Amino acid sequence: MGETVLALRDITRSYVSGDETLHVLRGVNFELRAGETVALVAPSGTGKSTLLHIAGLLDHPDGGVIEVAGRDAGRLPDKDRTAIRCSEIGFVYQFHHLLAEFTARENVALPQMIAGTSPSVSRRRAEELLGVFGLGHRLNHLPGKLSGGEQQRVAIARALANAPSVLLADEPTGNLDVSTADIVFDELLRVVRGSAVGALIATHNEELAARMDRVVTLRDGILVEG
Ligand SMILES: Nc1ncnc2c1ncn2[C@@H]1O[C@H](COP(=O)(O)OP(=O)(O)OP(=O)(O)O)[C@@H](O)[C@H]1O
Repeated sequence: MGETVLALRDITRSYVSGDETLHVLRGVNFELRAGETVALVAPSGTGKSTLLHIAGLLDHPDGGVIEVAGRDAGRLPDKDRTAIRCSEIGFVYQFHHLLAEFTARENVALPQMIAGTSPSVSRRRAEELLGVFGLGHRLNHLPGKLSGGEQQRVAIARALANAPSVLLADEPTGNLDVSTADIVFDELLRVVRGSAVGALIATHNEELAARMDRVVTLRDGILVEG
């Protein structure tokens, strides 16, 4: 297993509404290594989104330390956090969120161009990545012309486009039928294991969770192994 790509230390987060304070994260500790796949199991309402948003630098914790690719990302100004998010973190959601008017290749090239990569290099990497996911013959298709499994493969390729250190996924195959989910999920694990990215993948599916290197469960505001 490679170096640590994401470290969360003593992360706390509460929500205040009216007189009530809800302590959602009470001291989360977690380390993710390059090439590692970790299942995040979190019953509904226990703080999965809160945790993924904090790990993805989309939200601030109340306390604790977040290190992404060895950098203390929590204390940086927003501009630097955005740069780290763009280059070091890839996101995959249950729904693909592809841009409907852009082709598969353009969807995968776009985050690279936003990060400053030239259009020609971005397009080439997009083609390579789509090829890895068996979509070399679908480069010029608009998302609406792709199957659900193909759309989600494009979304995963897009998340990996900037060669991030960390992949955060929330039920990445939750919107697919069982057999397609099975195949796409295995492709995702294969690509992560053959790369330097570490993946934290939230799922309610125990069978999928068991395919990952490790399972962590969010319980009473902390992460426990297994
Ligand atoms: N902005 C907010 N203000 C107040 N309470 C909030 C806020 N965001 C989330 N919560 C509460 O914090 C708890 C955790 O929310 P979170 O969205 O992280 O849960 P989750 O585990 O992702 O749930 P689900 O899987 O159902 O989406 C919930 O009880 C929710 O109602």
